Amino acid sequence: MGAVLDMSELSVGYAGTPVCGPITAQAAAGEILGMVGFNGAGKSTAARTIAGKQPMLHGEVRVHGLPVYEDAIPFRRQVAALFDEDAFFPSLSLREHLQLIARGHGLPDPDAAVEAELDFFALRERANAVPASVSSGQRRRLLLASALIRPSSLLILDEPEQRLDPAMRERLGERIKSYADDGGTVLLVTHDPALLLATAGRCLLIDDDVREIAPERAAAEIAGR
Ligand SMILES: Nc1ncnc2c1ncn2[C@@H]1O[C@H](COP(=O)(O)OP(=O)(O)OP(=O)(O)O)[C@@H](O)[C@H]1O
Repeated sequence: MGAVLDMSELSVGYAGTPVCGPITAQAAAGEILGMVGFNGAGKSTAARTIAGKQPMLHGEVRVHGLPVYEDAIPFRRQVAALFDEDAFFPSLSLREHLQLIARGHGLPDPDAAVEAELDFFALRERANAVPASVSSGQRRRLLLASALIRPSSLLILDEPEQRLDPAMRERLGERIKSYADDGGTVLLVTHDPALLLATAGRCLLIDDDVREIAPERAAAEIAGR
């Protein structure tokens, strides 16, 4: 089977200057590829480039053989992403956010899907509140639910553990694994050794020289920092 995510000598950065070494790696259906590295190593820049949110400098990245282009519907249909940006409709409740996404993506039973996510992310009690009046962790859960409620075949998660309590981190790990068990591909940028170990089958170390390392070694290095 061909790679879902295929990066070849992919160079990422700003104003023509790379932030890390070129990335060559593939991920197939059902694989969870971790991405680790020090603060400022270039992980978010790489993830944002793969998600089509900023232009690449050189090289190539393809999703299902398609060039990365966020405005293209066939690309957007395949790729769900979570970044550290709070983008909410201030006057819509948490439930209404999820309803909008579920309907926009044409889910067959949007209401049932919304209620399932509210339960999974323990948001039911605050489902009728607007984003400004819930906690930062609850807003983060809404963003995760927003990424996971919609259909996709590639899930890009940039430090999804941020602001989650330990129990929710564990649940998130299980959810990421079941996404991959169902055939999805995951790119997981993380500083959480437990989440990495619980999920990733392979791992890239982002640095001046990008290379693949075993998730166990990556987790030990993160834990030892
Ligand atoms: N919009 C930007 N313009 C110019 N440089 C940027 C921009 N955003 C980030 N950088 C720089 O690019 C480098 C890589 O940043 P990036 O956010 O990709 O790192 P990271 O590995 O995700 O770090 P962290 O673990 O702290 O989240 C850093 O030196 C950062 O200061």
